[in-house]
Amino acid sequence: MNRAQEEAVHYLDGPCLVLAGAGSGKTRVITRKIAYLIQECGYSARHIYALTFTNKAAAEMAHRLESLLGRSASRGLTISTFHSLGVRFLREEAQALGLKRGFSILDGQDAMGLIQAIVQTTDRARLKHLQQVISLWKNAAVDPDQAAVLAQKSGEIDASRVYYSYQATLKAYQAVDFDDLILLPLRLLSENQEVRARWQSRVRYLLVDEYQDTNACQYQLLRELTGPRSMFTAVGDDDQAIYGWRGATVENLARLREDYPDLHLIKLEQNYRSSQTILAAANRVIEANPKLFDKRLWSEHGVGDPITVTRMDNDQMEAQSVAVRLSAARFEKQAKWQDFAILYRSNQQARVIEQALRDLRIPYTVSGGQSFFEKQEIRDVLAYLRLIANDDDDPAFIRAATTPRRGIGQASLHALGEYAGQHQVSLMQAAQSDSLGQILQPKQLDAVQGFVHFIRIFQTRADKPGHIEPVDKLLDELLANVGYENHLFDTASDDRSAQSKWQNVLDLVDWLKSKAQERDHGLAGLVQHVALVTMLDRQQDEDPDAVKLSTLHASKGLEFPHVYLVGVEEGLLPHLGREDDLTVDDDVQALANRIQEERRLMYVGITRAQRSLHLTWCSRRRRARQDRVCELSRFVAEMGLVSNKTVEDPANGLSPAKRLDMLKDLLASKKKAV
Ligand SMILES: Nc1ncnc2c1ncn2[C@@H]1O[C@H](COP(=O)(O)OP(=O)(O)OP(=O)(O)O)[C@@H](O)[C@H]1O
Ligand SMILES: [Mg+2]
Repeated sequence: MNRAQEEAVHYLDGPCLVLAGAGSGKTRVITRKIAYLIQECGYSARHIYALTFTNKAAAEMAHRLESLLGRSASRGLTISTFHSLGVRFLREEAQALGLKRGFSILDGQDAMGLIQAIVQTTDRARLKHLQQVISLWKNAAVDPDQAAVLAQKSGEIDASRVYYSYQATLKAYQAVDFDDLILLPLRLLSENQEVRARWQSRVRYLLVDEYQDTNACQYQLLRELTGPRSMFTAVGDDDQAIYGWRGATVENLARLREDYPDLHLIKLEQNYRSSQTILAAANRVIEANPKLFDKRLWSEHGVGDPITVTRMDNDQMEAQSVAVRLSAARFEKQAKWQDFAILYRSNQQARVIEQALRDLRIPYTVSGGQSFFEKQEIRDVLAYLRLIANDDDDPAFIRAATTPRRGIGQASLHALGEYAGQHQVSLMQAAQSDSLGQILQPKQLDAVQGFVHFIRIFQTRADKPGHIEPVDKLLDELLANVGYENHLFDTASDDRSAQSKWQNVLDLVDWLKSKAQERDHGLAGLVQHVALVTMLDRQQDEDPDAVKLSTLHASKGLEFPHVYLVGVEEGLLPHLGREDDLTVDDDVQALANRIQEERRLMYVGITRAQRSLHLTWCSRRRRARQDRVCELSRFVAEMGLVSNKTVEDPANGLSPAKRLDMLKDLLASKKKAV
């Protein structure tokens, strides 16, 4: 630890903010401070709460602390994301909030479906816009009534009405969305003196990593949890704020200073991660953004490898070339696969890269891709579990009742829905009504009652105490009784795709079982946990020696000896003009803000690299079903590289087959040379 880091670790006289650039040891300060609190200051682990940006980062930090402190001393520590902490809070305080403990957590897709049901439109852009507006309101702690007052333009008034129905529906479903995981705890803490006192005496010290990406609600939550004692340390870097589009606001940094006049500000200036060359390029890029806080960053590392910029003909070629170069570099540097990362701006770029890596049998893991949990088959199985945990979860009811088909069709659902609406009950309750015979045909009635009976059996079993064994057995029996495997083979286009879907389901079950054991929570807790595993946490498999493929967003906080940043083109990085993303409100200022956020993303990307950084771009790329001519990203010029030139990939212009031959020759010659 250097002096500034020591200071940050030891400072306990009040709130503390560590504001520093990438790779300066902020995350390390958090880990060390937790150890210091426990080992030297007599804090008990259960009074320390650390908040990280992803569940994966939390797991890593917990792991590191376990090796620093030993198992028993670190037991009871809370290291989690804001959202996971929110779930835990809601479970414990469910009663005070009028929620059942098995409440459902709706993900983005469910929430979108709900909005769609309210506004009755299939216009995706409109739905997305509504969802975004509602989410921004919720992140700013604005409730539907307040939104109605605030709304001025006709679009906003419309959205505030939808927001109102949306909240009412969530309540009826005994469900919460992601934003509620922060908003509801916040409400309860600020309104309920008893709850507040209890939590404030629990949270004796709070630490927050990646503070620059918290939103207004999360900031308020920090305030409520720490209370007047305000014992917390937040670390962050305003130049790495990349979630503005999700309502995160860098202003929280400025607010912290206003709200806590005694805030102790510490700056870290030494970078321990990157070579001089990489650091210099990163500093130059970020200089083009307006500065909120003055920061300098220097490194004792050597000059290191020069940064390369290579032009490729197209994205396929880019993928192949990067794959080959990366293998060659691994030989040359005697490195491991895990020393390499390929980073990109948008998820769609991953597919060709994966293909190229597979062709060369290079092991890789993907993070930040389409979530495993968004796959149809996974959502199907989870719908059953959700319904068993919470039978007011109507979206889960509809999905489970109709997958596989069991004679409950649109007509039955419609009748049930009408009954449920009239009597203000959930679909599951409607399905158990005595008067069902009057609204359904005998055959429909049989099907509905059979389904209800089926779910009830599992509900009774899941509710028994001593959960671990039951969850295990329950899952196997549930799948067998549902006949899900047969369903997949009956409905999939071919056996291979059915097989791969079934494998996904089996993976899910294994994963659920391991989680159930790890956390010792029953079905309800398990299902809630699943909902929290977000895109950013996903790891395709656990092979530790593998090349890491990641979006720039998901690469935050990580570091790799060698980084390939692909698709460094105008339009892609900076990412602009995704058609369905543009709203009428887009004006010059909004555009400028967007470029600045993209520049921070570029800064995040560059600063992941420790020893070498390679940028590639394509002169043509297929995007949005069109073959487009591309230009080199403005960010490359800003990096001010010594040889400010793009190198041509030698394989440019060749046919795909010749190209691959040539690249393979290149690889072979490197191997020979070593
Ligand atoms: N005092 C130190 N001595 C040696 N290595 C250090 C020191 N402080 C930090 N490091 C190392 O520097 C690297 C970057 O540290 P860390 O990840 O904590 O930085 P960070 O500020 O959190 O970066 P980011 O902004 O990207 O999240 C890590 O490998 C860490 O172990
Ligand atoms: Mg960090």
